[in-house]
Amino acid sequence: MQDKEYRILIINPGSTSTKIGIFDNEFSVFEKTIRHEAKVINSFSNIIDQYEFRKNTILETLDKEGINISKLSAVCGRGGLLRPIEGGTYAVNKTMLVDLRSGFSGQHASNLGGIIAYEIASGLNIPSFIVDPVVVDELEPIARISGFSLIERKSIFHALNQKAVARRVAKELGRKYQELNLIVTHMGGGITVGVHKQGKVIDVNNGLHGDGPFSPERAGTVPAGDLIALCFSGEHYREEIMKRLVGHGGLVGYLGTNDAVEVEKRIEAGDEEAKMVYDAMAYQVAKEIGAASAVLSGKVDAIILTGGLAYGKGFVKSITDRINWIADTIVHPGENELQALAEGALRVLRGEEDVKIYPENLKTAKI
Ligand SMILES: Nc1ncnc2c1ncn2[C@@H]1O[C@H](COP(=O)(O)OP(=O)(O)OP(=O)(O)O)[C@@H](O)[C@H]1O
Ligand SMILES: CCCC(=O)O
Repeated sequence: MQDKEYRILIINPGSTSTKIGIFDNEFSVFEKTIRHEAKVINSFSNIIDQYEFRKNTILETLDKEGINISKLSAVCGRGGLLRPIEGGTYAVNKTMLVDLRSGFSGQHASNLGGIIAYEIASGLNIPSFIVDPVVVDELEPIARISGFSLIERKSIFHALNQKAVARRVAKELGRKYQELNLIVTHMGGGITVGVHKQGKVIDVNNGLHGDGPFSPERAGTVPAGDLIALCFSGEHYREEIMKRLVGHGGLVGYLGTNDAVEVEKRIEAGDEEAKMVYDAMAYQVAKEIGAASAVLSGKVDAIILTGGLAYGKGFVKSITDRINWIADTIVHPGENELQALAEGALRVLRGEEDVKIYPENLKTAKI
């Protein structure tokens, strides 16, 4: 018998663009990256104020493409900085909307994903979902202990792409994601290294606000004492230091660019500083993977490298040369978040997985 056909609108808001897709079951029939001019985006005082503008832009784009939204079965958005929750597909509900609108755990463009999905879907009387938001939290209790009793380690990472690639690799290996021990390394503007133990991410660096390897735009772990001295030197504003850690950290801080392709060109042209910094980024990634393998007591089925930086052959080699003694490395460059969102929505529409409800008994720690 023919499977029921679901048509799903996917919405993935990023800092400078909104990616949208229309999927008929798992097949993409339309995808578009709508770029937003910096001066337009910067004219809003905060991310949530962009809601009306981004929603209208999406609807106008679909209209221009001749896509009739009344035929949709569901709308699925990339979820935002909610309270910590376990991985899965969540129905957008009132509690979630309140947290997304208030930016409970901080401001992030993906906060708009759930809100816009809900608004479009409720007008059509169809369900709206988010899948594996960046706050997916499956950490084991031991991983939460930072060593400083006032600060708990948090799980903020590329959960959507990490889980999607991990599931894809499990399929390729003919195994179930829930049976495998994987180290998944997403290397994009931020870098996160997740320890996936039998389907749960039991440890991962907080890729947004501060630990792990440095990345094209983020500083990662920095020496705490020196950072505190800098903060209290009276020479810097809080926002300025934060910007130097996230946004202007990593490659941007050292080399003035977040573009690894440009860094590779500089290296080819003999730029020794660029070579040292790029090597240091690979070194820190390898070191984090080594730490992740210790979490799994060395029982690692595979190491996965994904995200934009995984296109860099030299960069990947520089990592694998240091970690190839741990397990086989599988490289899946780039990310496929629209597809991952569509698959998450489909799993619940088809009843293969229960839809999760944004929990009532929420943990309330602020980031
Ligand atoms: N062919 C390539 N070779 C080397 N690096 C590349 C290549 N293509 C893209 N990159 C680099 O990948 C990085 C961006 O990765 P990606 O697009 O996954 O990040 P993002 O989506 O902006 O951020 P994030 O993944 O953290 O959400 C940039 O530094 C970019 O220069
Ligand atoms: C680490 C969370 C996802 C992002 O890079 O914004």
